[in-house]
Amino acid sequence: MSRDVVVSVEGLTLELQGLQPALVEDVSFDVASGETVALIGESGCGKTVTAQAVLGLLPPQVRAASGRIVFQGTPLTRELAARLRGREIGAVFQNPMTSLDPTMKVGDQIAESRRVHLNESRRVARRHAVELLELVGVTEPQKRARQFPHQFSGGMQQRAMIAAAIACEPKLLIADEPTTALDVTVQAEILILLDRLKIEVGMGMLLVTHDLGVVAAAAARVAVMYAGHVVEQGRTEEIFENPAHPYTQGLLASVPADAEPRSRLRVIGGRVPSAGDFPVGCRFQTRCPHAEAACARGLVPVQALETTHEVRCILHEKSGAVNTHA
Ligand SMILES: Nc1ncnc2c1ncn2[C@@H]1O[C@H](COP(=O)(O)OP(=O)(O)OP(=O)(O)O)[C@@H](O)[C@H]1O
Repeated sequence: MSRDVVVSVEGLTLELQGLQPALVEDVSFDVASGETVALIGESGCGKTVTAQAVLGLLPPQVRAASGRIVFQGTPLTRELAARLRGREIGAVFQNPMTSLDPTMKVGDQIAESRRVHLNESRRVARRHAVELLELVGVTEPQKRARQFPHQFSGGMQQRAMIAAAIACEPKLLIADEPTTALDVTVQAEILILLDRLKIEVGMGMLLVTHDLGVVAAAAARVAVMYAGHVVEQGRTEEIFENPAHPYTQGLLASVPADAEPRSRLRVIGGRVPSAGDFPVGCRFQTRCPHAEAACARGLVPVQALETTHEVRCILHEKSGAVNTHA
């Protein structure tokens, strides 16, 4: 079945104040309709800044130096992203209170999005807001719509933020650590909810997480980031069953086989270098058990292992895998 690509990130390089090495370098992946793609990696690997680029919300010090982001066939500029945000592109973050206005009733916040983007009347937008609260599993939605965010529990605030994010039925939902702040049971409920909405609303989802359990539960495809590079990407089964990059292998090995499904990533020896200290060539070389001189010779090309599975590692260059990217 061919994939209906909603957004493709093509060779994206992001620089912090024009400095080298780039914060994010030559990052490519795409997200199709009805599909969840997880961006995964330890803290500081560039997941959030990549998601911010897709939203057109890069911090002022960070700029796209090369590459492009194509949304439904059109290259995304900052201006276009600003027009699409809240309508064609929704976003959900870790802390709902960064998105919800504490001074405004929850229902009004959700309705506002439909009034602004879809020109609905106040009355119609309010009715839709109640329906959306019901859709995301908020009980007594009529009553809840008239309450303020602080009257909601953390899990309910998260549901309200999701309702606001999907209010205009976006084609793409960006969810950055959407369940990290929640307890395990609520996490699972939110993941199930997002999965259901993805199908019902017909959207693609870019899920930023450092939680392998979340990936296994929610994503069809995974892009593994390390220090601003996508070091490996593929279907979730390929990544879990046949990890090809030593970094991915390390991440997976760090989770005991009998671990609870929300195991965290942080057990590989050493830590992610900070942005100014990325080494030339493979950025994982300082922690890699297989590192050799060739790893420091420059950007390692991407090798295709399968049509859906690729890796950026010289071990696979040697094994003769086909180079897909120049
Ligand atoms: N506005 C900024 N100014 C300076 N450095 C930044 C800025 N935004 C991001 N960075 C740097 O970019 C790198 C990637 O950060 P990013 O937040 O994207 O990582 P992440 O993988 O999402 O981590 P986390 O899981 O902790 O959110 C880090 O080294 C971070 O310090």
